[in-house]
Amino acid sequence: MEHISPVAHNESVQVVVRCRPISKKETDAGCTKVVNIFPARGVIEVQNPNARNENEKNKMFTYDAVYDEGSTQQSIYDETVRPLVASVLEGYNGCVFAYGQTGTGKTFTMEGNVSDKEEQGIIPRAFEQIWSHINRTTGVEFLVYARYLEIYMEEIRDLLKLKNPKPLELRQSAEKGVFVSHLHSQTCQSANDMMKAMKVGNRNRTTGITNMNEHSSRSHAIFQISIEMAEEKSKSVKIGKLNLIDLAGSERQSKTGASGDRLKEASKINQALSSLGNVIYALAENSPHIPYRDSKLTRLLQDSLGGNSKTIMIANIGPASMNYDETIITLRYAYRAKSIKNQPIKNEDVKDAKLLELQREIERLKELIAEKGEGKLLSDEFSSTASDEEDFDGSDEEKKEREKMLEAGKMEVDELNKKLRTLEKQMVHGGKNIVDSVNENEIKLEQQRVHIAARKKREIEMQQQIELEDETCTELKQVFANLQQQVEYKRDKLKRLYGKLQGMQQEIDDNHEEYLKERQDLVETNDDLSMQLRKSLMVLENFVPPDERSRLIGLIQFDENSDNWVLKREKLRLKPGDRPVAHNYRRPISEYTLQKSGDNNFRYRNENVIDLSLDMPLKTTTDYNRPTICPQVKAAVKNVIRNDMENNKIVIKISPHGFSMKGISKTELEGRYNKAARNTVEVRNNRIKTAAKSAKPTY
Ligand SMILES: Nc1ncnc2c1ncn2[C@@H]1O[C@H](COP(=O)(O)OP(=O)(O)OP(=O)(O)O)[C@@H](O)[C@H]1O
Repeated sequence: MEHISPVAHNESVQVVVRCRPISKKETDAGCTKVVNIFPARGVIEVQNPNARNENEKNKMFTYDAVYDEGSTQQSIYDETVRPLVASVLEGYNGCVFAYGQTGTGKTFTMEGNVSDKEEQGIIPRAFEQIWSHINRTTGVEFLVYARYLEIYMEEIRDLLKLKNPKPLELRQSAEKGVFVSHLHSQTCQSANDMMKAMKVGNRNRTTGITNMNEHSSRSHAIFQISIEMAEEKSKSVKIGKLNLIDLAGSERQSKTGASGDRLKEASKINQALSSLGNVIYALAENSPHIPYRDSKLTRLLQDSLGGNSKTIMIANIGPASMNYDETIITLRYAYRAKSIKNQPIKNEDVKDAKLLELQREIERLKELIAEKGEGKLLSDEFSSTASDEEDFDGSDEEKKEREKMLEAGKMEVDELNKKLRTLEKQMVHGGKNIVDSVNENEIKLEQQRVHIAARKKREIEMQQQIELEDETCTELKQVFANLQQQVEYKRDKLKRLYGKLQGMQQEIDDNHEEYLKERQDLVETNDDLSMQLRKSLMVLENFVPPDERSRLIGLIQFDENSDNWVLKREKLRLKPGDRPVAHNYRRPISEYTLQKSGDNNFRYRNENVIDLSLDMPLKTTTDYNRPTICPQVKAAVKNVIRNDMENNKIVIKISPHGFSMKGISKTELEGRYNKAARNTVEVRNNRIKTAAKSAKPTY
């Protein structure tokens, strides 16, 4: 059958805003509430505490949904995220990311309070939804795995395997899109497994204390869930991928009181968030160039923003007057993100799924076990042993040998069975652990939740539409009794329109102000960077010779994958037979090469050119001095026969004449040393030395 590739359709990024309750710290500081939320219309109104005129007073923004301080974790999940996770379970890519100023409740929204069911955030609720779906879906095999990473100071770290000390690299491929290589995948068999993975990762995540938040997340954290699904009948595999992202908060240095490491972190956080803002802006403006490459965060979000994914952005804000500026910036970002169009496609009939690999490996192991176990190999061995036994009783040793072989065979099968069980355990057969009635109730409940969410969404959309139409229709409906009434109406309308015009003018001015601030930021960053560049240039110009400099510059090239400059390996441009030269010295050629090229075998001429001789360490000891022999002994010694260095002995021959001259007989000497040899004694170095010092033999 001809395979029809799925067609992508445009789908806007869904943007919702959540405002947290005012904190005690804020009320103590005399802050007032400046945010009004109208959930039924999807509208947020913010009052400017420093307004200079009417136009600056109120700002209004409209979103897909808005949640006030009284909203529950359950309502946000059911109305916003549940339908997205349902799509992921059909094979779509999904992404939920929380954005906002530090301390506005991003982590609270994404993770929440895990120990309290009511206060659990989006991530644990998504686990529950995924596993309740798996547990009631029959006829499908699932392979589910989780990954958890953070981007800290522009480096990617694996939160589930901290042992890997090297930052991970970003890669891109046509099939997988942008992905992190060597990131640990934790296979999960239940919601509990996922929860454990999340807790492990959270313990490893970088957090710190700032003025604005006691547990401030200092990194962008991404929890990825991949769900591979294979229908038992059709065997075709679908993959749904869900990215749950808790971004680090944007912050102003003056407010957070950051310094030292905190300040460095903050500047990296703000840099990545500003790249995210630029990407959102470029996408909203339909710009031909989208600057995804500006940061690791935007590269990782490439699919979620403007690509193959269904995406929800949750903008978190605080209601206090002191945060007015940051709230407006967040709301503007969120407003722009509304016009981003994605092209989600179902990931169906995936060929490089891990599930397929696993299935193939399981099949292979099963065949091997059948062959080795009850099957051919073992029985062959057994039957040949049995028939041997009939013709020939064999010695005990041979029997033992055969038993050993059988034992080894069994062990091998046991080992394979163990491996098979481990692999089989990784896969989950859908619809296993569920009682039918629970199953049905759950399905109904979930359908109702999705239904209610859809209705609420429609209501908000309709309300927004009505408001828009109201403005244009009022005039048509108006019947004027006299000219005076008409004039008044038109004056009113003019006033309204003028107000609107001024509001827009104000918006343009605000945008211009924001633009100037951003520009100022960029200029400062640029100054910092050029300082760094000048420093590097100073090192380069003063410490690297000019020839070498131009050679190295020629060798440097930009690597798209690692998003960095790398030193290209220099190719040897040698004619066959030329001896390679490095740093103007001929490279040493090994004996092997010499021998081979001596045979006129040119193939080996430029190979094996490494000098493998050892570099000896610097000498730190003095030369060995032969021991000084005591003069009395020396006189008595006829000649030194041998210097036995190895055993640290001097073997000398005693002249009986010499000793008799000193009045010591040979027998006396031999007696003293208790040596058996007839005319040879062994004298130890140190003893002789001692004797030499005191000029008197001590022995
Ligand atoms: N909707 C809410 N209801 C009750 N408390 C909330 C809510 N949102 C946030 N909070 C509380 O506000 C504080 C800050 O929240 P949180 O740590 O989630 O902020 P954040 O945006 O993740 O900050 P950062 O960017 O610094 O990590 C926490 O004590 C949290 O419990």
